Amino acid sequence: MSVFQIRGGNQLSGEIIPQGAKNEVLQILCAVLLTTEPVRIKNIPDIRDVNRLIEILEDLGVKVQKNEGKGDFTFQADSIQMDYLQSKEFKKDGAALRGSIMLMGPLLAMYGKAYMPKPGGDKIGRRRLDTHFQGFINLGAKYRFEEGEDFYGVEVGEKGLNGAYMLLEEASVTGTANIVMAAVLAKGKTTIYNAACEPYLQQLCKMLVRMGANIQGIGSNLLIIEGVESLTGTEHTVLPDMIEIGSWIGLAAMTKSELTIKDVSWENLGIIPDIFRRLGIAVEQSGDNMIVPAQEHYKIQKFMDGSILTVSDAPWPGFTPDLLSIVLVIATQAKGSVLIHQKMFESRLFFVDKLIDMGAQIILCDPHRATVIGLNHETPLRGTTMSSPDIRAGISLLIAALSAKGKSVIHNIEQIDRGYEYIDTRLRAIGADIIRE
Ligand SMILES: CC(=O)N[C@H]1[C@@H](OP(=O)(O)OP(=O)(O)OC[C@H]2O[C@@H](n3ccc(=O)[nH]c3=O)[C@H](O)[C@@H]2O)O[C@H](CO)[C@@H](O)[C@@H]1O
Ligand SMILES: C=C(OP(=O)(O)O)C(=O)O
Repeated sequence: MSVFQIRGGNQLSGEIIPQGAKNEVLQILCAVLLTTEPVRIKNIPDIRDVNRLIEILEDLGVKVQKNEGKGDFTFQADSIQMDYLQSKEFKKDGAALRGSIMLMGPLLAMYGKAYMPKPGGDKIGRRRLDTHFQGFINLGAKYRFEEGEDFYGVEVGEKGLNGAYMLLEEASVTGTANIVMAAVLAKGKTTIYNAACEPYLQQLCKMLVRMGANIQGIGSNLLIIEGVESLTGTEHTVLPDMIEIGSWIGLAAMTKSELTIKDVSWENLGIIPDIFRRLGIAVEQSGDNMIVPAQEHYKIQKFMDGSILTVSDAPWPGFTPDLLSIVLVIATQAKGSVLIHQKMFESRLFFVDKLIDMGAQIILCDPHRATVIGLNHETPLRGTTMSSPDIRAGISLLIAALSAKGKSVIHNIEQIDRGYEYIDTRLRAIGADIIRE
């Protein structure tokens, strides 16, 4: 198991090219199963979760060809081995990442059945899958779950998949992607209300339309899908990763550094730049680049009635829960106070203990809420030894360590590698003192 050894306190500078978006590409890779024709995908990030999903696709029988150029692959799902889904290997591999759950929708639509071990991903609280399965059931599938076996199954009934009206209980991101991928090949019209609508889902829907699907309402929470007989191959380019972009903003603020983040796709960042601005961080637009200038201090704004700012998560176009840990770490060195309210996940704030060990002033009010009283960069955090509990807490602890006085060691960095491409190499290129051992 590798660790990161970090000496904090270096001011950083330079340009960053954001990686392709992890949570988009996991959807897009599953969609290659919806056609037997080749699908070319560009800007695929070289990260653990994505590489694992590509391996699962290969084990399922998908032909994977690497093209010239970084992150450019062609996939062809013309000889799927459904037996693999019942194998011990799949039980282990499929459980290793959250995104594998989105194999189910396409497999159900194309081959009439799908099996899935309970998916992994971050241990950040209960992560139920009701929306996914209820959606499949609405389309006419039968659902099976063996208690203790931790293995799910769905199969189409005699009448096949049929379009239906559904009002989702919650706007689940991967749930909506799964239902959309099943519905595009179902007979007739499917209406999905309270659909998740973040840019990555819009990207999936646009790709499916290029493949011949009929989807109305893309970008809204009301999707109307007319099923088609079959889909064709296509080409798709993955957006830059908005969570990675937010992580670089956090790093610049905490280390008082100027960073230029290239080609961020501003129109797909939604409320993210404004939330950082509310913390007092200057986030400047220059064409499609983002410049975060070096700032000695940044001051947290108050609400208009003068009360303490709350930053909380909400389904898109609200603020993504995946950036709340980073906002929290930034607040530790801001001037002023903020309440961080993580509404979606139950166990994502426990990592604040480590920040408190490092000298941050944080009161964990309950599993969902933490109040941060900023140190205004008057006292630096102190380096320490810690372990990365989940991907976003991991990057937040790494940012804290890079800003801290002295040496830090971070264990369990595989969590960070799940979602951040060559992170240590890229950090060294902008002046950070970090080694992987
Ligand atoms: C592989 C992938 O794409 N993972 C992302 C995906 O996970 P994922 O698709 O698994 O997350 P969901 O959108 O299903 O739900 C996330 C959590 O929010 C809760 N919830 C969701 C919607 C809602 O209206 N109300 C509500 O309370 C759910 O109960 C759950 O606890 O979306 C999450 C929410 O943006 C992100 O954190 C994950 O990084
Ligand atoms: C929670 C995350 O990922 P996953 O859903 O894959 O666990 C994340 O990307 O922050």
